[in-house]
Amino acid sequence: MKLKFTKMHGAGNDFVVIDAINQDLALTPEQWRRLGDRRFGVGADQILVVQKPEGADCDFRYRIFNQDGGEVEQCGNGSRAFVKFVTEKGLTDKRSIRVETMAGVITPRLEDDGAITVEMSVPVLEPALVPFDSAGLAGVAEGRDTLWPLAPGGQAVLVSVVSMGNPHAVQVVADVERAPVPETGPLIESDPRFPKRVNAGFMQVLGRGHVKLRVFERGAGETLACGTGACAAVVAGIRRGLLDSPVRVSARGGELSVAWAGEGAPVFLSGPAVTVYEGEITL
Ligand SMILES: N[C@@H](CCC[C@H](N)C(=O)O)C(=O)O
Repeated sequence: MKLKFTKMHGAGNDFVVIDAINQDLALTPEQWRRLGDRRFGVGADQILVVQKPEGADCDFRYRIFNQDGGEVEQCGNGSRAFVKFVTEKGLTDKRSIRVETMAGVITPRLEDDGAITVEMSVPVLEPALVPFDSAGLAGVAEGRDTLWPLAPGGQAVLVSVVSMGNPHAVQVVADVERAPVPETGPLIESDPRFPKRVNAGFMQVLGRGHVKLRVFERGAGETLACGTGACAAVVAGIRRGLLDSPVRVSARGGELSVAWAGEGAPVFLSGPAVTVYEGEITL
């Protein structure tokens, strides 16, 4: 089968975006993996699928597949690419769209200057719902947060656990460029205390409104930026008393901005979305 796609990125977190409204899409797990494969396919951190919504109160359905072929709940940088895609393809002329995801409805907005801000979900902070199994662990209280001890590769670390629809474990490090992201990221990702695995964030606090962040993503490895990872890190930093909203998040691939008014409020994520090229692949 032939499949038309658009290659996009948001701060270097790259995507294959597929219009499944105007073309049939019934792929095997192997075909999903080929789309994400940088040697045998197109290559991307995530594959994003644009579909018709199931509910009458939404404009689109947005499905997300990690590079490893697994379908996941949420992707923050992808949601900005999604808006640019549906706008450029003429699939909508709305500036504010309601999008169904596996993790609930998000509301991205295209501003007059071309910037895209996404109202993400309200962060989930109850460990069991992240999900994280804290049974038998002694949490360490810091500000309004509780930090949980992990020992990837025998090295003791304290993490905040946050769900932005997808699970995140965020630790504060002194120097993110020297943090052991490739070594301990995969160990945290598959720590058995996270039954759905987890995205592992490493955050360096530069000031109350500025952090540097690297994320070892579940199902994709370290990416150049992670939108939900940025949201989770800022939520954790604010709850720990280290940050004040809004916060600039410097990732290796670009700059994001995150605003959060506190418990019970949704997180707002802003940043770039870029179209790289259009293509067609025979699968
Ligand atoms: N890059 C994304 C997150 C994609 C999903 C993640 N790897 C997971 O498995 O939860 C973002 O920008 O949020």
